[in-house]
Amino acid sequence: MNQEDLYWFTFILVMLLGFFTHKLLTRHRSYFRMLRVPFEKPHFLYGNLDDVLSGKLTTMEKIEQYYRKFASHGLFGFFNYMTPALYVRDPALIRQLLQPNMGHFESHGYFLDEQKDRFLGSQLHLAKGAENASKLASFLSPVFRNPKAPGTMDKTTQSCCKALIDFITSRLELELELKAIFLKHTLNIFAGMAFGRELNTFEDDTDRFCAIATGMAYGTNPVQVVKTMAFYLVPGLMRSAGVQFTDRQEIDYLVQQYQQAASAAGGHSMARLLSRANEQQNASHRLGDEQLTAQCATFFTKGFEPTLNLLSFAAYELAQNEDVQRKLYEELSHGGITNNPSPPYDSIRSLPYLEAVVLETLRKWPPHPLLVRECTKPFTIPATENGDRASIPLKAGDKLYVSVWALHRNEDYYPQPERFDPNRFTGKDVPNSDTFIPFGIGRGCLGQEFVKLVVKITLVALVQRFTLKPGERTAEPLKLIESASSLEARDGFWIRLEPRIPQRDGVAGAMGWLDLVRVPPVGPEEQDAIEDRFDVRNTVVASLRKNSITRKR
Ligand code: HEM
Repeated sequence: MNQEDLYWFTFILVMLLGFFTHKLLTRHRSYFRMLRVPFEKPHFLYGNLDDVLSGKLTTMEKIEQYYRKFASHGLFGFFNYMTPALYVRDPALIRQLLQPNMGHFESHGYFLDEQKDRFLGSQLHLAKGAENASKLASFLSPVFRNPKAPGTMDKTTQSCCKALIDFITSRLELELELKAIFLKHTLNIFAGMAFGRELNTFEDDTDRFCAIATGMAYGTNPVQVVKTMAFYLVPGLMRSAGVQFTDRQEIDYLVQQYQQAASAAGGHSMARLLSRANEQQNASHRLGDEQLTAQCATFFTKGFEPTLNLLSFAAYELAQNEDVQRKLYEELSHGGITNNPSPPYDSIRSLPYLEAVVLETLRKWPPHPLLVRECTKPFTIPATENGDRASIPLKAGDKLYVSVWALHRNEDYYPQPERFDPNRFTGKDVPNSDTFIPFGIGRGCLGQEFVKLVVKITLVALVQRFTLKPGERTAEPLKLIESASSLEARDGFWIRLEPRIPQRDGVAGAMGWLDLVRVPPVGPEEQDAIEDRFDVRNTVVASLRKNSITRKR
């Protein structure tokens, strides 16, 4: 080959290499064009994530922009780096796809297989096979959704609230970051509800159970982090090597905890409820102790963080919205709840304004802002009648995404979506179940009754004793930071809690808590009476502080 031939050969080789590399890097770009789904031209490497990578928006906020941009379409395409993601934006289409056709979308898109990872793979939200998921769901649903189940865990939640209140009253002089405090509180409650453990992490968080449970909730264990990466990069290899996510010794420890709770006579834990339900199953369908333990562990892997977030956002909104807090306190006073230091759950469960506060928090700050559904059986999304969109054939493994965040902040359904207004959920025009989906759609969340129990009892315990107020460090408005699956407040949830003033005359009972700060002064006599009561308030605060000093020592 002479020099000129060599030159041409090299030139053609470089051109061909360039051509195929370009094709490889841009082949995803034609994906939505072929489906005739609207999308915005992506950058060839970082897709549609420009504002996210520059730190201007979180992915959730970027998707919300697209929900507005493609307002007249049922679906749109988004490029997550080089991966195309199909978002369903029309509420009616979301319901049509995910409810009657739920059997085609059984999986949440995880890569676990219970044959290879028996512990995590047998948790409902992680179960890969559609058949396993439906079998498990039909065993779990009656236990988790039994309306009486939360009531049996009332006492556990109440005693954890006592520990929370003790902790807060020992720090009244400080502005508090509530998420850090709620983290301990939620851990205490979930340990009790799931495994019957009586933890007080405010006093001691060195128990082995705490480390395992928070590791499960956050996946912070470094070995797990490496395993997760390996599962993403080489899933086939990891599966065929039989690598388990959870450490064997940790599983054995949890199984022991499960067995103790399940056999505790008179115990009120999920372990006990599940073990009883399992005994009533046909022998061939019974689950083993390890599988039952995995269901209790679901409280941590699936419920811990969203519940913690819901509590934190609810407390933040109450502090920011004095009128809402006042109305809630009035509801509690009228129902006689403020007289009882530990009102039973049945007495607060159906309070309409308390319910509305919880629902409005779920709307504005949905703890699960994104739903992911993986197609488990081929399915064709029908074409639009006006021919705008052709039918879209989905094969097993394809995913659909729904932004709960964007739906809940759509002005067409929620005027002034930034406003925290529980009245949206009172009266006749409450949002319909197509546009309000904090707990998902189709089979939906199994833990919603437990979430409401925890959040309602905790909010009542706080509001009946304290006035929640913004402090110097409270962020307004709240800024979020990028997080893989949930909502993270960049500057935390700083709040001041001022004790409400106990009533002296005993009219409202021994435990009457009255917010005297808001009693309007009318005449000199009343003024004297009020000042007198302020003295009482100061005495209470002083005594609480004294206690805190004693406790610190
Ligand atoms: C504020 C707290 C919570 C929120 C907002 C929430 C929300 C959700 C959502 C959106 C889904 C997905 C449903 C779908 O894809 O359609 C889900 C599934 C699930 N949640 Fe929750 N959840 C919460 C707490 C809990 C708790 C405490 C548990 C405890 C048992 C739990 C158990 C589950 C389970 C087992 C699933 C999977 C259901 C299935 O695959 O059929 N969740 N949750």
